[in-house]
Amino acid sequence: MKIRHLGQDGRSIRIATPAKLNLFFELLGKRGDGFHEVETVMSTVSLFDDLQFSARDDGLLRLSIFQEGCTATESIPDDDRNLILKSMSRLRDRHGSKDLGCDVFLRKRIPSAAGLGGASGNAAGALLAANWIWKLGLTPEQLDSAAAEIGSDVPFFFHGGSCLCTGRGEVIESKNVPSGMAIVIAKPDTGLSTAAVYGKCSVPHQPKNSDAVLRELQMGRWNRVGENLFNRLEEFAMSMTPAIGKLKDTFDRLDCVGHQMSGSGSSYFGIFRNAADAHRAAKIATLETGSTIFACSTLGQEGTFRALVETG
Ligand SMILES: C[C@](O)(CO)[C@H](O)COP(=O)(O)OP(=O)(O)OC[C@H]1O[C@@H](n2ccc(N)nc2=O)[C@H](O)[C@@H]1O
Ligand SMILES: Nc1ncnc2c1ncn2[C@@H]1O[C@H](COP(=O)(O)OP(=O)(O)OP(=O)(O)O)[C@@H](O)[C@H]1O
Repeated sequence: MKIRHLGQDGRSIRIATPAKLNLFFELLGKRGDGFHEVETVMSTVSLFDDLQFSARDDGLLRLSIFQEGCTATESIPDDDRNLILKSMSRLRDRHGSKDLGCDVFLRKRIPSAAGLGGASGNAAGALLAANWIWKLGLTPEQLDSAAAEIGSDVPFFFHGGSCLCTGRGEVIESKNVPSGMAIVIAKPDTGLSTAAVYGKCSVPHQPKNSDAVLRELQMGRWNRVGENLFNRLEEFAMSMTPAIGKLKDTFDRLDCVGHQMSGSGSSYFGIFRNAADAHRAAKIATLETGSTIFACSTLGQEGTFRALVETG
């Protein structure tokens, strides 16, 4: 995440929260609480939502959303169902007083129901912003625990860069990975609900592991990363919408080193040798598919929120 601006008085903050891709995703087991044990490798990419927070003293929590480039069919709630307001009100109820309020402005670029973790990144940003503008003084551990309650993907966004994530996704191990792997993301009109895709899946008898993809990522050998991509959820998502299979065919024809669905879909992405190849492919994909196309690259860990909490 990038902190763009801290207000002079510490009562406002601007934050850019990135999208994530799952370069590896495997199901390890089904838990008693209805969640799955997973092993996933996630990387943040240079596709950002912008969030602006300004503290109020009257207990009102208000969210305005401007959707930029997201398809019109996606409507994002601006009430307590939005993970931004849910995260802030939860922190206020537990650690603050009822007169704490905030005006939040969200410029949304990351498509939702896409497997790109857009809402989860927003939630992580909101938790850190609340801690900052309301001067709650919460520790990284307290914030991690609040994040995991909001959603399995949320704690990852405190780290960013590339991480191995286990448990239900909330146990994070940061990896030292160079930035700049060139990516094209395609988001079809049809979205997929995370809960619905998990509801369709079954756990394999012999799960794969992420060793190979992690090794190649850390070496910066993008072509080998492409060869080792894996997402167990893809076969189940494919049975739910023809959009995934169509994108697979399109990426087969593009000159990329590997491609697959991200998370629970419906976004699909390819890895390219360099940014020029990615931009060329993005133009072709825009013409050939009805999908929204983004050319971007993977991020390193610079400018994460954790630094703000630890120094703030
Ligand atoms: C598919 C991924 O995006 C991959 O990174 C994540 O596993 C999903 O994480 P998320 O969107 O934060 O999901 P949550 O909000 O925690 O859970 C939504 C629903 O997905 C299912 N779910 C989620 C995570 C997990 N490890 N096992 C599950 O079975 C549960 O039915 C849950 O009710
Ligand atoms: N801040 C937010 N931004 C986008 N969607 C939100 C937000 N808060 C709540 N939502 C709701 O969350 C749902 C999808 O969220 P999100 O975009 O994280 O899913 P996803 O793309 O499947 O990501 P993930 O990889 O975490 O599963 C939508 O139903 C949307 O209405």
